[in-house]
Amino acid sequence: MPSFGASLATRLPHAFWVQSRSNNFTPNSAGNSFFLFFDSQRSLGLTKPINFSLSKCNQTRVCSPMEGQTQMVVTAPETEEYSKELEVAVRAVQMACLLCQRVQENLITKTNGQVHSKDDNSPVTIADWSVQATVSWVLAESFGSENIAIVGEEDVQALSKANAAGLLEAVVNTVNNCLVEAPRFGFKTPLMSLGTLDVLEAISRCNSTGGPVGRFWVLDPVDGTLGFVRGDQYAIALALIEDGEVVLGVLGCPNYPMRKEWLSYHNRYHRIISKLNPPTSESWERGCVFYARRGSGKAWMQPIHHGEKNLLWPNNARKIQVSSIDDPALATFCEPVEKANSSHSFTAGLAHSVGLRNQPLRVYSMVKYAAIGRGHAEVFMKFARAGYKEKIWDHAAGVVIIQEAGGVVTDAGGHPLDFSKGLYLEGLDRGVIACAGAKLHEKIIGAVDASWNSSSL
Ligand SMILES: Nc1ncnc2c1ncn2[C@@H]1O[C@H](COP(=O)(O)OS(=O)(=O)O)[C@@H](OP(=O)(O)O)[C@H]1O
Ligand SMILES: [Mg+2]
Ligand SMILES: [Mg+2]
Ligand SMILES: [Mg+2]
Repeated sequence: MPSFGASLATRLPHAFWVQSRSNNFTPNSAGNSFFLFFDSQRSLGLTKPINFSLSKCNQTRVCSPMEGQTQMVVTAPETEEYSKELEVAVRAVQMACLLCQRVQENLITKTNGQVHSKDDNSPVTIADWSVQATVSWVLAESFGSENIAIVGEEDVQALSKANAAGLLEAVVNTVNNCLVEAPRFGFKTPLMSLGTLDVLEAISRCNSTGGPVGRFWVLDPVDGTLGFVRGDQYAIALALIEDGEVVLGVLGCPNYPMRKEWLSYHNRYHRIISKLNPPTSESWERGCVFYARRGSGKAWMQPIHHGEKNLLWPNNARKIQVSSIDDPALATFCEPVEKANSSHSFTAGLAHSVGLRNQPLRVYSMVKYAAIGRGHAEVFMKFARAGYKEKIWDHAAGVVIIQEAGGVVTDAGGHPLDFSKGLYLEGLDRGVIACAGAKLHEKIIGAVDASWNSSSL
């Protein structure tokens, strides 16, 4: 009981429905109602009780406050915290995976004209906007648009240009084709097909700027867009942040291979897989959704599915765990494919100095985080060029998945990543280091300090 009480005290404002005791109160059927006794008088709007005792409420036991105590009835939720949010997020990401698979097939088999450049020259496709619109629409339908805030990577600037009518039409069609199948993923289909304005609104709704207070979703509709357009790895990343902490993370990885070795078929992956394994309805061949809820000590993977009933959340999910390898000589590290996104020479020096002998596993997107959580690699390092600010949507979902799978994620100074400062990981010390275990992590952090000053970063 004390541990429940202790965690209750900090979680009370969000997780529990609190009411003053009324005469006709009856405990709920799950029996998870509690009397909370405070040592001193506090108002109903109390936030963090300091001293209290807790006793379980049931039909046979009558609890009374002692002198000087205030009594309240607390009804614990019948299900775990964030369970509805997690369920909706996993289903939404499953649906987005299907959308992306179709667009990627199309991209690879058809000729160019479907990849666009943003102002910073980074690529964006129909899939990026369509996933953002679809996930945003589904979250709004599930929780009410007035109750949600979303930080999303994409905006509508390029789609709103006079010469972008064709592009916008393609996005609207892609979104509607996906939402037609919403019931298979446990969502309602819109009463009418979404129009241009609905889609633009859904994309624009993801304009929250995050911050330290309250709850917001973080969405990277296609992470690793470069991998996506090259027929390679990419991820759909959705996380929920509350009061600056990532409380749940979902990573859809439609090309995640069943066999670890295939993670390294960089660029040729799609061709190899389609030759070796013509697509079948048995979805373990490739594609998983990874997810975790903070503090649960568990992380999961579920095969990508197309809405088959027996595979709906949480069916068919398997627990994942980080690798137990702690000897650098046996460990594999992964990093971004593009040198422009992370210094390959610096990580090569680090790897050498800690005794990592295996070739780096260069993989696009947050699939790298998934690979650590899944136990397919032991270390992930990213050292962007000086001045580049890491965005929260490139990390949030991955961090909680690795942590709950038993791993460690920090910046190069050993500090946790700070998701409370807006769109960027402000104050990030040099780079991101994720490891399967504390021993590897310690070695790498130490090696960064030893080689940083002589590096050109
Ligand atoms: N210059 C620079 N440095 C560091 N990071 C950058 C940089 N430019 C972009 N980005 C962000 O990196 C995201 C892709 O990261 P990856 O690890 O997938 O990189 S790579 O494609 O494998 O090289 C990529 O995410 P997506 O845009 O969602 O693909 C960007 O947010
Ligand atoms: Mg991008
Ligand atoms: Mg990204
Ligand atoms: Mg992206």
